[in-house]
Amino acid sequence: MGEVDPAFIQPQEHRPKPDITRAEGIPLIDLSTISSPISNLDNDQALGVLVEEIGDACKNWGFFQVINHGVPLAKRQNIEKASRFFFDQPLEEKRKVRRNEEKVLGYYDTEHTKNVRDWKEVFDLNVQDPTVVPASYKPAHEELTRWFNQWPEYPNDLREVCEEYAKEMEKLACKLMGLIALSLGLPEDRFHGFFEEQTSFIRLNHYPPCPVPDLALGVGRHKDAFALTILAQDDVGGLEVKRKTDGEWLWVKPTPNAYIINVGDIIQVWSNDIYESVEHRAMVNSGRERFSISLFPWPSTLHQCAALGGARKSAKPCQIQTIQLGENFSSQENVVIFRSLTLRTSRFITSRYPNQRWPKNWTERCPSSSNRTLMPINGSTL
Ligand SMILES: O=C(O)CCC(=O)C(=O)O
Ligand SMILES: [Fe+2]
Repeated sequence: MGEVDPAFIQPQEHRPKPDITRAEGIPLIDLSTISSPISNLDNDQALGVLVEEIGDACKNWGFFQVINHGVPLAKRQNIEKASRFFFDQPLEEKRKVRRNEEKVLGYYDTEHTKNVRDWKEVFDLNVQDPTVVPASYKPAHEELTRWFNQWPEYPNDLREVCEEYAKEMEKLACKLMGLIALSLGLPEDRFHGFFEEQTSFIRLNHYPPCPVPDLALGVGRHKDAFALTILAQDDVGGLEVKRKTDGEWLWVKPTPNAYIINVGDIIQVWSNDIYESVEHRAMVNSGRERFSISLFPWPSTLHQCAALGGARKSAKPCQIQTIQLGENFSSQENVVIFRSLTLRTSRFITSRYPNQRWPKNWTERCPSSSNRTLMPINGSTL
C-alpha cells in the first residue's frame, strides 16, 4: 500500500472488481428529434418513440447516454481545457479558492463518500450566481443568505467558459425534464416551474492517477440527490453503474461527445418511484488521470424540500423543511418520502449547513415505505 492514506481504502466488499463487466451498456439515446431547429414537439411521431425510449431507460436502468443533444462541442471542449489547466496548478494555488463553511463553492480535495475518502479533487460552482438559500434550516428563521461562486486567478477564462457551459446545460436539462414528464404521462412543462429559483450546480472532477486503484475509488458508491445528473466524462472512463436486474457493476464505455444522464432522488419522488435513483461509483487507474464534469439540476429549495421532505402548504419559498420533517415526522403531513431517500438527501442538505445539528434518533421517527403517501403527480400540489 506504500504511503497511501488509509482514509482512501474502501471496505473489502466495496472495492472495484479486477474484471470489469463491459458486455451490456446503458441505453444510448439519440435526441436529434428534439435538437433540430425545425423539430415540432406537438405532433411528431418520432417524439412518441423518443419519449418511450426515455421512459424505458429511466425505468429499467435509471441511466442512459444521449447523443445529438444540441450542445455545441466547442463549449464542452472549452470547459474541459480550462478544467485541466485549473487542476494542473500547484495545490497552494487551488487552495486559494477552497470551499469552507462560509464559502460553500470552489475547490475541494477532501471529499468523502460513505466515510471513505474519494480519490479526487473538485471545483464547484452554482449556475445562478449568487444563489439565494435559507440562512438556517430552521423554519422559524426567515433570513436568507447568498452563496457566491469563487473564481481562481488562473485560468482567467474559467468563469466565462463555465457560464457558457452552464447555459447549454440548462437547455439540455430543460429538454430532458420535458421528455421525462411526457414519459410519465404529464404535460411537458410539468416540472419547469420548480427550477425557477434553481440551486443547480456544476462540479468539475479531477481523478489523479492512483497507486492503489484496486483498493480506492474516485467516488465511492452513492446515489445522486438531485433531479438529474448530466455528466460529461473524458475518454479514460471509470464510471460504473449498478445494474438493476442483478446488482452487477457495469463500466460505462466513454462515447465521444455523449452526455450520461441519471435519475436522481428528486425524480424518484416526483415519479412515485416509477423511476429510481440508481447507485454508481467512479473507478480510478494507476496510469492516467481522468476528468469529468457534472451538472446537478436542483429545483428551488422549496421544491427540493417539498419533494424530499414533505413541506407544509404554508412553507415560504426557500425555507428548508426537510430537516424539520425529522423532528415532526409523526404528523405524517404530506409525507412523500421513505427512509433512505430522506436520510441521504437531508444529510446532503445539512452538509451545506455544517453548523446545524441533525436531530438525534430521527430515523426512528421515519415512516416505513408502506406508510408513505404517494406524490399527487397529476394534481396541482406537487
Ligand atoms: O465522475 C464520474 O464518473 C461520476 C461522478 C459522480 O457520480 C458524482 O459526482 O456524483
Ligand atoms: Fe453521482
